[in-house]
Amino acid sequence: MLSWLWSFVKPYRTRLVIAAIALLATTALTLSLGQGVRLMLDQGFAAQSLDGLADALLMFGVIVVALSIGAYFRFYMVSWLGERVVADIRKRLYQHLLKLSPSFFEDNLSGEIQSRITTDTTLLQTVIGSSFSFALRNSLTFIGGLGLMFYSNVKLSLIVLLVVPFIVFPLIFFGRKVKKLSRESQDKVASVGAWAGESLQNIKVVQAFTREDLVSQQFSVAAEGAFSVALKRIRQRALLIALVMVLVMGSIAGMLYVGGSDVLSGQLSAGELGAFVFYAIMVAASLAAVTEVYGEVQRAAGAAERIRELLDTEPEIVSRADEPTASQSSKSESSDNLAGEVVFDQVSFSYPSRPAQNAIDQLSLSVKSGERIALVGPSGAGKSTLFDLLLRFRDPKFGQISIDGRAIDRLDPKELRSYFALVPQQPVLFSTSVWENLRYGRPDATEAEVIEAAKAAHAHEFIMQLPDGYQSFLGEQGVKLSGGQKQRLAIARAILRDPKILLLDEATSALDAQSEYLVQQALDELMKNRTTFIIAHRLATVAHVDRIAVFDHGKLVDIGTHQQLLSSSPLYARLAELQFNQSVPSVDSDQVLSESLQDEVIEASR
Ligand SMILES: Nc1ncnc2c1ncn2[C@@H]1O[C@H](COP(=O)(O)OP(=O)(O)OP(=O)(O)O)[C@@H](O)[C@H]1O
Repeated sequence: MLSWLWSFVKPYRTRLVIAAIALLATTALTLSLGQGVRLMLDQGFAAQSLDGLADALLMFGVIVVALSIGAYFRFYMVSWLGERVVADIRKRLYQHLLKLSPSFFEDNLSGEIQSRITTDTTLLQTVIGSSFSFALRNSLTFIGGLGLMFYSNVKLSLIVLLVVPFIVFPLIFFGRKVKKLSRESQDKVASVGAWAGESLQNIKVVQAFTREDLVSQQFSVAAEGAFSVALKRIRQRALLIALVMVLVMGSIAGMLYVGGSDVLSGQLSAGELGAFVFYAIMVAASLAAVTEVYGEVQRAAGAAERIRELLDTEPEIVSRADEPTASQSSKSESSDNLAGEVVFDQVSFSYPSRPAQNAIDQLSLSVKSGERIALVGPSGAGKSTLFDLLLRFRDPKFGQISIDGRAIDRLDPKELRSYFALVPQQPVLFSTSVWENLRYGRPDATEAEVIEAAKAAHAHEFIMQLPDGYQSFLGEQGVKLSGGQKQRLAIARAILRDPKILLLDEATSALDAQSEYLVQQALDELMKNRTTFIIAHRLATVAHVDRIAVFDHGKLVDIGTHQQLLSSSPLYARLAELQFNQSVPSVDSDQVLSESLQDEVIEASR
């Protein structure tokens, strides 16, 4: 764990050295105050000399000034290091998360991941930026103080030291327990956060189904769970602190008795005993301080473990470009030269949570450059999964997908994705202006290009009516848009990206008939000379494409033009009949609608 943390601290070695020097200097100065105490007692009080007292106090003052200068540097440097290292860890963590495949985020609640970026790193910051230096300073004081104690009086030192084993062993024992409990309590706290996040994000559904009481009760259970684990940890720590206190104070009392007797019998000067008591108090206080932060350091170790776990998660999707290839060139190609020919060769895929069921089953399909191909079929047939495979959010279990003859798993995922523009079913807008949202796919687009794209997507008009036009703020805290407006922005974003391959997932489903007609025209223009995959439930929107691929239960069951399929594909004909209400020769029109067919009608007319 320490070597892991060291890798983050290493770049700031110089500051660490300055902090260490300041730390050593302040510790030495603090301990030398003991000599001030001795001088004050022996040369001032015992010698009854005012000059002696003044000299001793002057020395005391000089030490204190030097000490405060050292403390300034120590505090500044150490806090700086804490903040700096945590900012670096946060950045590294976030960069790493961005590389992980979407399936990771399906398996892990986003609230829990967020808690690692915020809560766990904050804990680390407290430890690196204060507790660690505090513990180190106190450990040095302990060691230095102990040395000086022995130097000034061996007999009294041994009395004090008698209690040390009684402190150290419980410290180690409790420390382990505290570490385990804090990890448990942090896990609980993270899941409480995740719980709250999910319900609050979907507050409309919670309220519409009037489930507030249930959600609130479930949250209470989670919060109480976190509390009871925290309580166990606190009990352990409280016990530890009390134990140490009793032992330390007891040994000081014993030492004072023996030392006081020596002073009374003249074996020891009052100053020597004073200095010894000063060191003993320093030693005891520093030991107590170390035990107090030890628990905190253990908590941070738990946090660091959680962060490290996340950083060690390997992205599932990696480029295999460096592996030797049989026939394909893995040479990087600019997307300008890309033709956009896509071939699926015996591709099968199943989701890890359902390994037995192939979401895509032995798919072989060749899509020519510039071809428009529609993917239709009942809900759950595997259409969206196909998009995920194309964009390499997931990798096929068997078979291969290639673009212009190059297997996509041999491309850098970033390069591969740069060939595509996706218009998703649920358009996503970020908390920024319309400008930035449209430029998302092409940050260097000029103003004129953005406006042109917005016009082509029939979005310009409504954008101009927003409070601040293109400057209007969208997303979470911004202007709310209708489903159709969001969809037009998503289309404008895709137009601006100017991709080689276009993926439209129900891109016009939220538009009214008038806008759909206009946007369809814009899309027709956009689709020219681009390979386009269109997922559509409403067959009317894809009747004119080059080919329609009909999917059912992950299998490609039929392929052809609308007219061809009407006569050759029973499934397509059935869907068409339901939607266009036209009589289809190959289907028995008296056929009673089965229950599953009724489901399809509902899905198909979504
Ligand atoms: N993340 C996932 N984990 C497990 N199974 C999944 C996951 N996503 C989809 N599936 C399953 O894979 C199958 C194909 O789903 P997919 O979303 O590709 O269908 P679709 O044809 O796009 O459906 P729709 O038209 O309703 O969007 C379905 O049986 C679905 O339940």
